Amino acid sequence: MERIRVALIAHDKKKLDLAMFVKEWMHVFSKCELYATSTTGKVIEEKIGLKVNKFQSGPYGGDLQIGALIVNKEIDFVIFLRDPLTAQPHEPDVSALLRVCDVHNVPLATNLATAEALVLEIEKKIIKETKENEGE
Ligand SMILES: O=C(CO)COP(=O)(O)O
Repeated sequence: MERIRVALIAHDKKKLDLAMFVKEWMHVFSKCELYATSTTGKVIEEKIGLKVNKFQSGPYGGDLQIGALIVNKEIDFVIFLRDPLTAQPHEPDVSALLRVCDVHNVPLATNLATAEALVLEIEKKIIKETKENEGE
């Protein structure tokens, strides 16, 4: 069974929220292939203990690296908890990542409420695939 590929990214003030969210949905995320920008990935690995494929930090081009994966159809879902109240030096990169999600119709959550809707969808897919693999 191919693992569902999920990109997880959070700006600094949202990293803890993301880590708590991943912990809450551990039974889902532990079955996914995870990708993240550098610091977000480290937080998830250190706090939650899940293995993450890490790229550069956002301000150093990490959003663009994740964006390239999206363009190559190598990411199935994106959870990007942005900080809407703090200006980012790499705002154009953030916009580019959001844009390629729309261009390629990749589900994208930018807040916890939508992230919950996405993770429920991921959970549903995993349950369905598991049943199919068991021949039910
Ligand atoms: O800046 C980011 C997204 O725009 C995230 O980068 P880090 O995960 O390295 O903090």
